[in-house]
Amino acid sequence: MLPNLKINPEELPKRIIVCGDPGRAEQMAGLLDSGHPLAKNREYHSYRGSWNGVEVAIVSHGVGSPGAAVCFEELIKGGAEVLIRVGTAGSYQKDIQPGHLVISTAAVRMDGLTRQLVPEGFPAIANRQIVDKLVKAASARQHQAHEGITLTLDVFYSGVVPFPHELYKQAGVLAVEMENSALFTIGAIRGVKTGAILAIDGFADADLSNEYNPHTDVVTKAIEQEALVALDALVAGV
Ligand SMILES: O=P(O)(O)O[C@H]1O[C@H](CO)[C@@H](O)[C@H]1O
Ligand SMILES: O=c1cc[nH]c(=O)[nH]1
Repeated sequence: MLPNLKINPEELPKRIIVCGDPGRAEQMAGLLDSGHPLAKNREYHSYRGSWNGVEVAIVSHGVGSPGAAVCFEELIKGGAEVLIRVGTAGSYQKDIQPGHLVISTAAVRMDGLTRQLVPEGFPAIANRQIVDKLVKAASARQHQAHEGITLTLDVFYSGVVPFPHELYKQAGVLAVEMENSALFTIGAIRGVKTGAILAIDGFADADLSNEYNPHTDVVTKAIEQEALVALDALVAGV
């Protein structure tokens, strides 16, 4: 039994969608053929079913890299070979608007977790084949998806230290979220293929304590779109 996920590894498919929100995991499980719960413990809610005839799982990892890393590590221990994150993110660029999709090619490691896993200069990069599959799947469904570098932070609501937004906007980073660097780093050091697609839910430099609202129609629609794209990519070529 995987101790934090409470999944029996024998029941775990090798291809898995991960997402922060347990509610989103349940919603995506509803898309699967014969989708059914596998386990529920802490923020980790797991489902299994099939997509285009291939067995897949959907597992929520909660908010933030440390808790998500526990999820990714246990899934890998349980035999996972491909992990694709279906998340949300705040945009850094004017032309990337709420409701748009972003496919992350790499993540700036501004999280604390990966500093305790790998040396400073180690890059957090998505698997090239998974990025290609996500791009192709988005295009096949006729969704425009922006492709590029995202930033992973630990902080959602700012404290007294300013956010690094301006610097990374200038550097061309597309969007900010809170788990991609953990996913890509753990994938690289454990030899597992990882990727991520994100629905933009606002602009990162908005005052999140007043303006954050990921429950709009445009964001809901983008999450539905990215879920289908990620499922298609997860089983492409199998
Ligand atoms: O929508 P999810 O997958 O949770 O992703 C984003 O949303 C959460 C913050 O609201 C963080 O987990 C961030 O990475
Ligand atoms: O971390 C996140 C996730 C969604 N939207 C944001 O602005 N930040």
